[in-house]
Amino acid sequence: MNIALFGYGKMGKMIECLAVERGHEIVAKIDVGSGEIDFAKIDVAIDFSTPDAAYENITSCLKNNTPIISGTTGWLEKFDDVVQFCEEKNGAFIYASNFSLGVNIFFELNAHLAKMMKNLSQYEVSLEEIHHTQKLDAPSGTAITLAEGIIANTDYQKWKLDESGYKQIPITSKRIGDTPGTHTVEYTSEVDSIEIKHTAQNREGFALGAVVAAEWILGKTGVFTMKDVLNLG
Ligand SMILES: NC(=O)C1=CN([C@@H]2O[C@H](COP(=O)(O)OP(=O)(O)OC[C@H]3O[C@@H](n4cnc5c(N)ncnc54)[C@H](O)[C@@H]3O)[C@@H](O)[C@H]2O)C=CC1
Ligand SMILES: O=C(O)C1=N[C@H](C(=O)O)C[C@H](O)C1
Repeated sequence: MNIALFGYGKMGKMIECLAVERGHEIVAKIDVGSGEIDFAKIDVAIDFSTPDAAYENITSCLKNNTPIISGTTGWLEKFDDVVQFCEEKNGAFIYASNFSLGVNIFFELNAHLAKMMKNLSQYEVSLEEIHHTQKLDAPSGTAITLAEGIIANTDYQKWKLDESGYKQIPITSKRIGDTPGTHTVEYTSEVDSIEIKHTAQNREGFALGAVVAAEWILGKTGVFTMKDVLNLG
């Protein structure tokens, strides 16, 4: 499969290694200042760029009938526009705030735990995410997906960075060294606490998930999630 990388930073480079190991060819590495893109030779594009660049990258792929996998976080205010555009173009698109198998299992656990906690008003939930100091967005996309999973299954109505409130999930973001990504969901009462936690040891799981998603989407049209790709739940 011929893959184009939009964003050739930490993730782009890791994806290149894994994609080549799996027998794919990287036919374009598009980063700041890259020239014209020859879409004719691209089977699938993978975007791990920046919050400012993702929308343009994704829509340019869809305009050129190129299936696009995006893991870039921090641009979700335009997500619904992308979905509509993909449908208009009969294109193929997957966004995931986190492509790793482990985090996608963690999302399922989070939803299941939230359902059990729904009527236990003595517990209050909070989220914490820790990432490397180069990360541009906060809270992380994964923390937002976790908060949305709790909101969908409880009476909580919204999340907020660093702030508790009525029916509101507080998210704490920490930036420490080169931390690849650690997410904790905690329910606390006066007598105890329940905690679930996912720790990425490196970026390989994210990269592998993105390549698996690229392999999966080939020949399909529509807007999909990692739940579709991994056949979870
Ligand atoms: N969904 C997931 O599983 C994961 C998502 N991410 C997200 O992916 C994104 C990238 O992460 P990293 O590779 O760690 O960041 P990075 O900063 O190492 O790389 C981003 C690259 O995008 C480039 N870029 C900037 N503007 C561009 C444009 N217009 N077109 C193409 N490239 C452009 C930058 O020059 C840089 O090389 C972030 O939003 C991060 O949160 C990161 C890891 C996993
Ligand atoms: O920027 C990162 O590095 C990561 N970003 C994603 C997020 O915002 O959740 C996924 C992962 O945690 C690494």
